Amino acid sequence: MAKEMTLLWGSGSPPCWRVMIVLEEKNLKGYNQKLLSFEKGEHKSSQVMEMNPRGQLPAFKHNNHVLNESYAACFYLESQYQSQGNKLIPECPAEKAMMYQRMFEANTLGQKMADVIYYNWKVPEAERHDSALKRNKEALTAEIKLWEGYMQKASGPFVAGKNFSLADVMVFPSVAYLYRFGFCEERYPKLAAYYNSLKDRSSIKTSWPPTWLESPTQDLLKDI
Ligand SMILES: N[C@@H](CCC(=O)N[C@@H](CS)C(=O)NCC(=O)O)C(=O)O
Repeated sequence: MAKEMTLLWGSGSPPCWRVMIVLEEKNLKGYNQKLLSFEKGEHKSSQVMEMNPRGQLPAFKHNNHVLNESYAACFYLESQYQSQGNKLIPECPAEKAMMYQRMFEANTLGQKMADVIYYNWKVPEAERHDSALKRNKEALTAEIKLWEGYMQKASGPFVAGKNFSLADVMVFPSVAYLYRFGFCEERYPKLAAYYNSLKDRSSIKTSWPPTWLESPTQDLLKDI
């Protein structure tokens, strides 16, 4: 039982989902957790700010160790619980190198996705330009084509090859986010196959964003 761990999280947030997937993969059950609402501004509550002065989720704590960066929390859990649950860093040097490469590239995918999905939310109305949104969409399309190519060339069903690894932990939530916003399965068949093969994996299904189960998908990315 992982009673000495606390996770403050928000539904649908890829960084939060990563930590939850690792907790499941490492068989760390029974941790303290609190689902907070971004809509209600609960990520700026004093409980979060004490752990993460940026007022962002996830905020994760193990004993007195605070890890409020999703990558940091995931690496920490993997290294602390190496022999528990599934091993998330491959032994094979080629696969390990691919894992590190792709997991950090996942940040770029996440950023380009956010530049489109949150454009209206981030940019004040008077400063918005159709041309800027179009440019962001083109940049996202180029990025997704890159990932479709990666999955085509991958040496196995997972991002880094034959084994589920930290690369999948970082990439899958962003890929799922694309589908949540209406991404077209037919246009990117390799990404669709990846998404469909992983969405029922136990660690992923168990931690599926609860708000996604209650509301329909949106079509913001249907043309990407
Ligand atoms: N670097 C952080 C990013 C976390 C992050 O961007 N969280 C978003 C939700 S996906 C958030 O809390 N946004 C609220 C805000 O920035 O005010 C990580 O990977 O853990």
